[in-house]
Amino acid sequence: MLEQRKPITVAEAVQRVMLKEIPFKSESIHIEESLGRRLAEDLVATHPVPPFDRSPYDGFAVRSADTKTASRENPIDLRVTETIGAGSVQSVPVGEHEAARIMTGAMMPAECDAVVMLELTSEPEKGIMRIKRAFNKGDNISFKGEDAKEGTVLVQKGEMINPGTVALLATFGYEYIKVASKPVVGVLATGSELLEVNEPLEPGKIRNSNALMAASQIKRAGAEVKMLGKLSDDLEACYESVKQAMEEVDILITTGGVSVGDFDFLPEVYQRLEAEVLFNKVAMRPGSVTTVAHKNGKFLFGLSGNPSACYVGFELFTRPVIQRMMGNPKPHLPLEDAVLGADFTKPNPFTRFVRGTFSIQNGRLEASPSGFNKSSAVSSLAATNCFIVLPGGTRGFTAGDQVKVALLETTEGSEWSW
Ligand SMILES: Nc1nc2c(c(=O)[nH]1)N[C@H]1C(S)=C(S)[C@@H](COP(=O)(O)OP(=O)(O)OC[C@H]3O[C@@H](n4cnc5c(N)ncnc54)[C@H](O)[C@@H]3O)O[C@H]1N2
Ligand code: MOO
Ligand SMILES: [Mg+2]
Repeated sequence: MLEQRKPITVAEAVQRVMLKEIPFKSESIHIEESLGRRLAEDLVATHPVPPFDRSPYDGFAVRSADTKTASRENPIDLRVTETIGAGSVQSVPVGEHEAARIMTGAMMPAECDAVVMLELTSEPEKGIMRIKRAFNKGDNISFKGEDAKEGTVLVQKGEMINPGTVALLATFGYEYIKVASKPVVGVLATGSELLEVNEPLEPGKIRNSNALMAASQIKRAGAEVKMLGKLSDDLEACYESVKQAMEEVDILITTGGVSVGDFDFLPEVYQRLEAEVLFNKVAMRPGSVTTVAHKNGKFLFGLSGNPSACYVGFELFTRPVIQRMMGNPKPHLPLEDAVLGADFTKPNPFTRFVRGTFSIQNGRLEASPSGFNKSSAVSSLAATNCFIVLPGGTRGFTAGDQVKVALLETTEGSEWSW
């Protein structure tokens, strides 16, 4: 008797996945390897920035009191004690009616409380600088701690390291940083019809595109890939390979063999493994047969064999687990408002994730289907940078309709989208 699968909503399915305990591991890496990784601890200012009062200009450090009476008619002359370049410190005190020549970034002499730009001075004779206006205490000083105070959390744990974060890490002397470990995601393609990329076509066969596609999605999501090859539709081989793979990876993705065909063996593999099946039918298109199972704290993502369904299943269910394993507090695809750029007339009772291309038109998002939009489609995936999310129902959609789009190529995520 054929088992009847009961579809659940996308929200319910994603929630079942995310409610499982998702492990988090961290490791220490060199700063030069840190771009794109996620911080495993808060980045705290370990000292004030700048660490000392410094000059923002090339000019002269003065004692403001000495300049009080200066004017165009009554210029004031100060004796120059020395030149302080960036990286050097004063070697002599600056006394009354004296100034130190100072360069941008150099530490202020202790006795001075203002800086005069070089352009506002003249040199009536060697060793003397002349100014024609008064300066106040604090004029033109980059104060210690004005950029960042010691102890401030500047970047929170879970944030992705960008070039600005790298600058901060370097500023505070973090040569090694604790970041989230990248989960290792295994990819196993099933299907007796599958050929390797370098094999010529034969009748009834197709090349295995899902495995390398999924591997690229894994990398885009920031994780590590372990290619586990492909299997023909053979229950024993599938069972043994999945069982073995689970020892070697943090997450396992299989593609194909999750529907109700005579050679769709994944449901039986999960049964034999005594894995908990979180769901095996989702009210969405494509990817309705996406099956997620859980065993010994590890996820098994049974993605559909159909390329578009496989692609969508990964982005909706696998990606957020990877993101969460790397500490991202916003693990889901960000959902934005957009205007539909072309008709999509075919109604469907399930929520559709139409592979789409969005662009920004006059400041608002416009999204159109990226091509052939069946579950089996591969040709539309290259132009896909979003999913156009069309709620299930009896009507189609027409150009100009307000829709939601889930963005695929941004590092910005969302706490919850569904
Ligand atoms: N009677 C029913 N038939 C089907 C149902 C159903 O509910 N009742 N669901 C359909 C839906 S929806 C989908 S999606 C597919 C899912 O099939 P499987 O996940 O079991 O995948 P396969 O049967 O192995 O393959 C489906 C399709 O994809 C091609 N494929 C498989 N692997 C790859 C790969 N690595 N690279 C490229 N293409 C691949 C395969 O050749 C098939 O054409 O089932 C429907 N049927
Ligand atoms: O599982 Mo499906 O819904 O055609 O992709
Ligand atoms: Mg099948």
